[in-house]
Amino acid sequence: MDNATTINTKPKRLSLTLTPSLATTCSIVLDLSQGLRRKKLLDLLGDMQKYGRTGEAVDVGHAAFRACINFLSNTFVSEDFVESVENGEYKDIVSTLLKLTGATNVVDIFPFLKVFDPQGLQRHTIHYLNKFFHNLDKLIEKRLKLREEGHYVTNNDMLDALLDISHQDSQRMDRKKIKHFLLVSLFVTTYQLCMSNQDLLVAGTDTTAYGLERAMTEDLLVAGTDTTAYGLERAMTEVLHNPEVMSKAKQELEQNIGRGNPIDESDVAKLPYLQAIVKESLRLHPPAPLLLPRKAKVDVEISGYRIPKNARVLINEWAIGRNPNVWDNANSFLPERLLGSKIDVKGRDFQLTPFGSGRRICPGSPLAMRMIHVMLGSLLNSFDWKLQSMDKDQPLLAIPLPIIINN
Ligand code: HEM
Repeated sequence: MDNATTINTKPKRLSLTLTPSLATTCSIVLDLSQGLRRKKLLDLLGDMQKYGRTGEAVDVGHAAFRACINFLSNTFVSEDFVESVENGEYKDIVSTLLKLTGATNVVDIFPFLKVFDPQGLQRHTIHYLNKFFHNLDKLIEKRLKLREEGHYVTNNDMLDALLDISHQDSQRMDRKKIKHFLLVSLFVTTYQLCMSNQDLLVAGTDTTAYGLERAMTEDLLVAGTDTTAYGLERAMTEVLHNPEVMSKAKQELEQNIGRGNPIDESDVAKLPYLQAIVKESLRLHPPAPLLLPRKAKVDVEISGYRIPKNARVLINEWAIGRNPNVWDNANSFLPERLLGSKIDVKGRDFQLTPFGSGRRICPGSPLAMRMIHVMLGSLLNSFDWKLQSMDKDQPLLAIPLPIIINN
């Protein structure tokens, strides 16, 4: 411990940024697939209109979750996954895999038993992973067949992008890599339908570790659908409970987009107040409150605390976001504090890192931010909302009332 590395925690901003070309490439790829997400946004607004007509309250979190699955599954493979997740075999595969990865495994305590696999966890996991891969194979086959037809028009989804890379360099992107890529991407979109938050915590804290399964569980913990849906639901809850914020947001939307119109991903840049709402909500309600666990590679000293090699380190993002030494009125929802501020959620400002920071920063954050802004902005701009209950800690139930447009 005497040779512990000392880390200077003074700088608040990392100077490291994405190279423009990588950031630009990312943004172009997302731009190409935005039409797929737009269709899903219109479906979401159509569903809300039905509720509005009957005066029935919507469980906003659930609606957001279904929308996020379809946003993501369309971005990846141009298919709606809600139906197959809620009724079909896919749900069975995903839920079984999640239970298996979350189960307590005696092998973690007695590693010498690994070869015997006493609870059959490894056997079962491999069986279900194979089932999942089989389904992906069918999906890829179907797409390849379509692509062989002379008049195929690209879907601009992730599967097409991966097949294009594979076409140019089949070693760099072979079928196996494509399937693993889609496994993580698709799997993360569905886990919440199959497990309660309680189960997810168990999955995260237990130590069922078999290479791939471990990696998947860690990805699953914070990735994909639930995080984005939770981010949206909390932001909606805050806005609905703060009429002044609601009115400013609606005013900004009306001036820039026109009352009643859904917003496009390209509109977000024109909506600084909406952006401030989203950041402020992520500060108070980070969907991954402890980020992902880290492990110290060497003995290290940070701010006078000694962290021994191999110690597991958790970062309490929730507490950082509410630290009164960093934020005035830390527990209040005040989007104005971030309006015009340079503080962003890209991992460079350590007082606000809901997507983490550094090498393992959330790779889905650009997509997640697009989805949250577009859904939140469109829901606020298309309806007037009536709260069903004043309890902020309960799931958000609210009635979307049709708005009156004066020409
Ligand atoms: C509001 C939405 C989201 C939030 C708040 C969020 C947050 C996070 C956080 C905190 C991490 C760990 C980073 C770290 O510890 O430094 C993470 C990792 C990850 N996220 Fe997200 N995420 C969101 C949406 C998404 C989406 C939409 C996807 C996929 C499309 C995604 C895919 C992943 C993956 C694959 C990892 C693991 C990365 C790695 O271990 O290298 N996330 N996310």
